[in-house]
Amino acid sequence: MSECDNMDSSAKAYSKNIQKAIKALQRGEMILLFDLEGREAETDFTIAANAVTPEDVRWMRKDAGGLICVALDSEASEELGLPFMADVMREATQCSTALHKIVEKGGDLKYDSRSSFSIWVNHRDTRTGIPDNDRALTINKLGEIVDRTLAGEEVHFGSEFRTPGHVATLRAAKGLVHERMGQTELSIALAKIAGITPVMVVCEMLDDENGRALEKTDAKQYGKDNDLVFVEGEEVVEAYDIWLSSQ
Ligand SMILES: CC(=O)[C@@H](O)COP(=O)(O)O
Ligand SMILES: [Mg+2]
Ligand SMILES: [Mg+2]
Repeated sequence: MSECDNMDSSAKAYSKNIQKAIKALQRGEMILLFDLEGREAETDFTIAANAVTPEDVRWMRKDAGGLICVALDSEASEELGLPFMADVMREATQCSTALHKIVEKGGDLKYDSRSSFSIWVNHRDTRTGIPDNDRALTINKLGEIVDRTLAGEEVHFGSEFRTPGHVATLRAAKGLVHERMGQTELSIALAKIAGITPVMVVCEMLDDENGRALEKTDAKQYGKDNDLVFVEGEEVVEAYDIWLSSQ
């Protein structure tokens, strides 16, 4: 019996590739997640925040090379009071005109209507915040506090985390992949389908030769060479709609 055979009946409606990606995420393993041609056209290392180890942080910074970010679903972000960074900066322009010219505004991004960045944090138990073990701790604690929040516990984000810090948080759109098709929303959609905590780590793959985003073909080859599932945004949206209709 293949691994995919023991998924529940609704899950069997997913493509084999999505089923493999879901199983990998449920096992706490890394997958590769491409957004969309015509958007960023980037492939991100993607893994559940609760599963991240210092070795995964090292792997992302050495083999992916992009920004190690933590995507949180909209409901949890709201509960924790995580703002969009662009909103924070806009408010800050009330007392600093200099920021007025810097803060992101409509049309600034060539690939989307807005970024998904929230605040950059460190867990208070970290020392400097950047070593692999510090970032893994901050990432794990972000998963943990969301678990507690979604379980109905009253939590105080500021008593456990401080900003600024070395882990960028990303706030998923309320409408998830029907509103925005970044790795922020795509990774959270995969978490919901997989039934795991909707807190996901994403890190872009960069090309060591030219410093640009790694070509999709090269990212796919890396996946083959390292036995990692490679999924694309369009197949995630298709699976998410199947999942949503079964809720
Ligand atoms: C890690 C990223 O790519 C960052 O831009 C957030 O992802 P996205 O904008 O694709 O949701
Ligand atoms: Mg990006
Ligand atoms: Mg992205």
